Formats: sequence, C-alpha cells, structure tokens
Amino acid sequence: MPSLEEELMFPSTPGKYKGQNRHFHRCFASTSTMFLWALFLIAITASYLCFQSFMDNNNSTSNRFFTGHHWEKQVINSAQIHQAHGMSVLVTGAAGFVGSHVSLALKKRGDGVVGLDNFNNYYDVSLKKARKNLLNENGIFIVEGDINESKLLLKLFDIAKFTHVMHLAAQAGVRYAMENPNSYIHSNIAGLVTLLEVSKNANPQPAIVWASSSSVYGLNEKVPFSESDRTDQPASLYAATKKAGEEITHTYNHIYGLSITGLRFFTVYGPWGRPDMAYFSFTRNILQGKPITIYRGKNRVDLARDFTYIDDVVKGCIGSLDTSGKSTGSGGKKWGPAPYRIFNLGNTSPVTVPMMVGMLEKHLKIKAKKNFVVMPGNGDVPFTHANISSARKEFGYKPNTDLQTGLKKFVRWYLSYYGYNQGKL
Ligand SMILES: O=C(O)[C@H]1O[C@H](OP(=O)(O)OP(=O)(O)OC[C@H]2O[C@@H](n3ccc(=O)[nH]c3=O)[C@H](O)[C@@H]2O)[C@H](O)[C@@H](O)[C@H]1O
Repeated sequence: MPSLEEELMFPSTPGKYKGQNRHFHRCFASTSTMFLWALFLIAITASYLCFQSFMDNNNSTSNRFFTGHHWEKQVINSAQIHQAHGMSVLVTGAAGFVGSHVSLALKKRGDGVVGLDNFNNYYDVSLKKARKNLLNENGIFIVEGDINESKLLLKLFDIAKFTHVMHLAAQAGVRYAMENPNSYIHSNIAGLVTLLEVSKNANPQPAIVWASSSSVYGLNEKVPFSESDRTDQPASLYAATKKAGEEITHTYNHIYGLSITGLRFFTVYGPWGRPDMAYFSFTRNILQGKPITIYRGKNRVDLARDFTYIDDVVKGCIGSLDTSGKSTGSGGKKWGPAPYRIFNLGNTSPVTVPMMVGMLEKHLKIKAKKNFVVMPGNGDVPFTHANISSARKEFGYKPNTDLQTGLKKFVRWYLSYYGYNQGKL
C-alpha cells in the first residue's frame, strides 16, 4: 500500500508529470513534508479545541446545575405554591417576551414558578437579562440552561414536583429560518422532544401548555382561521416546526397520557417585547431617523396581522393552565385518555402594517421614512386573523386591548427603557 507521502507525490492523473527532473521531485517532496506537518498541526489544534469545548460544556453544565444545596434551595423556594389549589409551573423561555410576562402573572397570584432559559443571542441578550432581573426581584428563580439538556431537566423535576410546564422556549422569528434553519430544529423539534421525554417519565406527570403559532395556517385563504382548518401548507420552516410540534405533542398525549394544550399565538406585541419583530424594530428606526422597509403583497396589497397584546395572551396562557386537566400516565405508561387541546390566541381584528406604522408615528410624534417593497419570498404570509371562539368557550378568553392602545403602552415602555436618545440596541 502506498504511503500517504507517496500518494501525495504521485499525480492523480497518471503521466501528467512524466519526464520532470529530480529537482522537481525534491521540491515536491519538501512541499509535501510541509503539507504533512501542516496537517499534523491542524489535527493537534483541532483536538485541542475539541477538548476545550468538551471541558467548557462540562464545566458550564456543572456550573449551571450541579451547584449544590444553595442552588437546589433556590429552585425549591421558587417552585413553592402560596395559594390554595395553586400550581407549581416550570416556565421554559422565562427570560423571553411571553415567558417573562406569564411568569410574573403566575407568581403574582401565588403559584410556584421556576424559569428556564438558555439566554441565546438571537436578539439582544441584555434585554433578556433585564427581564431576568425583574423576575428575580419578584421571587422567581431562573435556571440558565437549554431544553435539550435532559440531565438538567431530570434534576429540576426531581427536586421540584411541577404540576405544569408552560413551554415557551423556542427559536422564534419567521424570516430568520432562512438564515439559520438548524436553530429551529434544535429548539422547536429536538428540545421539545427532550422536554416531553422527561415530562412523560416524571412522577407525577405535569400538564403541558406550549406555544404553537398562527403561522401553522400558512397559505390558507379562508378567514378567520379556525383550529379545525387545514394546517398542511406552511410557508416557512418556522411554521413547519410549530406544526411538527403539534403532531409530536399529540403522540405523547396518545401514548403516554400527557395533558397537552397548544396555543397558536397571533403576532404578540407589547412592553418588554422582541426586538426582532416589526413593531419593535420600526420604533427603533423611526426614533433614530432611519428608514423602515414595509412589505407589500401582490398587486400592492397591504399585509395585515391580527396583532395581539401581551396582557391578553397572558390571560389566555393562564386560562389554559387552569383548565388543562391532569396527565394520566406514570412511569412512561398511560392509564387513561388525557386532554389534547389546541387554541387560537389572537385579537380577532387584523390591522395592516402601514396602519400599524401610522399608530407608531402618532405615539412617537415622528414621521417614518417608509420604503415599500414587494414581500420577499422569505416565509411571510399575507394576513392572519383568528377565530377565538374555542378559547372563549373553554376558559373565557376575551382580548380587550386594541392595537392603538397596546402600541401606546409599548411606546411608553420603550422610551422609559431605552430613552429618546437611541444610540444602539
Ligand atoms: O403569529 C405568529 O405565530 C408569529 O408572529 C410573529 O411573526 P410576524 O407576524 O411575521 O411578525 P413580525 O415579524 O413582527 O411582522 C409583522 C408584519 O410586518 C411585516 N414586516 C416585517 C418586517 C419588515 O421589515 N417589514 C415588514 O413589513 C411582516 O411582513 C408582517 O406582515 C413572530 O415574529 C413569530 O415569531 C410568530 O410568533
């Protein structure tokens, strides 16, 4: 068998170098020796980096959750229920927009809450840290970790007997799925399955309420969107992963008796919101005097969203938790049928994007510099509009904040948080 060096010295096309002199061979030999050395160095560096990252992972994992008695005490205290018939809830994505609001609302009424968040850098991490501080001040402990870390989840379920999981951790954003598709698989598929695996084995099994999305209605044209409408035409990978989540949770309900409630959120907005969303980034740009890009559909038709104010969504989440019913399994076995529910949590009155911008201009008292462009083929849908009769019937869901009022509250929060002088986000 030829050595690597020999292989490297002989051209892959036989005869190509025929008749070349010894000088060439020496030269080539020394080049190939250098090449081998370079390979060797690269291999050593790669092994070192792998080892470092392995150590880092291990360290960060152990730092994060095997931190002993004090850490466990914080989890136990935070999970403590302070009201009759209250619940103890693990809120994933607790440093996120909806997660932080739901956590505070639960804590306020005396439920136990433990947060979990991986503080990823999809958007400004300092905003997530600020939300975390707010939660800490209100007696809510947030564990820094990923829903894919099953050891961490097992540990949490071991020390706090959660009655419910409010699963809001996800890779959000419709258009970002084209830039980073794997992050959607990591969080919205793999992370979801890890969480369900641990939940199904927990004793007692918690009831699970989780965030699906209005985007599952995809390219449907029949409005308003009802839960019984088809959801097999997703327009983005984000939507596809949320749709997959609905199917995946169904199997865990069917096989293991987990009580499941999926909530299809409709473009949730408000104070402490997500900087990647249009109403938020438009506000920033308008204040900084920068142009905003407004997408338009075919034939210059304006896009529209059933924008839903955060306080209304929080009420929907809590109503869902309160009516979730019990999981019926234990030890990985199901002892009877458990609830499987899906609800739209929308506002029922869609507003076009230019109208939304007009409201921002009014509250900010600044005219926006608008660029209208044809909606790029990036996963967007032209409109959303929720039928909320199921949620209304089941737990009295009744949104009562219109976009004008909700954006006024958002702008007030934005200016108090960032100030008028918009340097950066
Ligand atoms: O209901 C959901 O399930 C989703 O809601 C949200 O998605 P969307 O409804 O797409 O919100 P958002 O990005 O604010 O765009 C709003 C409008 O502005 C338009 N838009 C957007 C950006 C831009 O630069 N220009 C523009 O016109 C855009 O074309 C659109 O018409 C959540 O982000 C998502 O995580 C998911 O929860």
